[in-house]
Amino acid sequence: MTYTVKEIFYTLQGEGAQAGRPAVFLRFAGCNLWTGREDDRDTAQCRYCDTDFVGGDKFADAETLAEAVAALWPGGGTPYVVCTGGEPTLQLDAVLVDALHARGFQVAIETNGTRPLPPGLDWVCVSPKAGTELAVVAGDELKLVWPQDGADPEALAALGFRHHFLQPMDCADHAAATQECVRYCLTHPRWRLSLQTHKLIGIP
Ligand SMILES: C[S@@+](CC[C@H](N)C(=O)[O-])C[C@H]1O[C@@H](n2cnc3c(N)ncnc32)[C@H](O)[C@@H]1O
Ligand SMILES: Nc1nc2[nH]cc(C(=O)O)c2c(=O)[nH]1
Ligand code: SF4
Ligand SMILES: [Mg+2]
Repeated sequence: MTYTVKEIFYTLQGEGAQAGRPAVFLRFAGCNLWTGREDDRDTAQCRYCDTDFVGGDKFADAETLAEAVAALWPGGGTPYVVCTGGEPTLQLDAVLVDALHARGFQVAIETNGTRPLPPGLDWVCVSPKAGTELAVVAGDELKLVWPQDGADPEALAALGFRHHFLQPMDCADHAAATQECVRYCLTHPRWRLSLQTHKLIGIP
């Protein structure tokens, strides 16, 4: 199948339990919770997105796309690719996961959790959005952007995730959001703080 990809870049994973790990980011175009148009933001199901996922380039098949990902790995270590977007579950399929595995990659996903996952993923990060229904109720990490009206951290903590992170919402009052996360983690110590470290140090 054809894949529409916004961008592919090599950087450090900035967030969650794998923060600091070198990774190729494969950012798919499109999302099921927002068009990506600023005009639609206030009526979208997800309204706080920090990412441009509109447009991008087409890749004719999984082999071509996996080659483009592999070309960015410098050699050594365990190759790691983070599939994100936009919402990667709209496009990422078993054929592409297999093509990435065939090139030695561990395959991670960043997803809003509203759609089923392809088989074979090595790391699953779900970031739930208030008001949506989760199709993915277990995985490696749950990363809740906080504070988020309508989201219930304790209900989410009862699901089958190994790690639980609160990530301050990047918004007009980022400092207040960060303090809210700190306060919540201190009073509910199952949760840990995830900072978007790439933004702090100015890398992609
Ligand atoms: C851009 S999303 C793409 C993947 C997927 N659609 C999702 O929402 O998980 C990547 C990560 O950034 C987080 N994120 C998006 N906007 C954010 C914001 N304004 N502040 C903090 N984290 C944000 C998401 O919750 C998700 O964990
Ligand atoms: N460095 C870096 N780490 C990230 N972790 C999740 C990201 C995403 O946009 O999905 C992201 C990103 O955009 N950059
Ligand atoms: S679900 Fe993810 S990609 Fe879609 S609008 Fe929300 S944060 Fe952005
Ligand atoms: Mg990002």
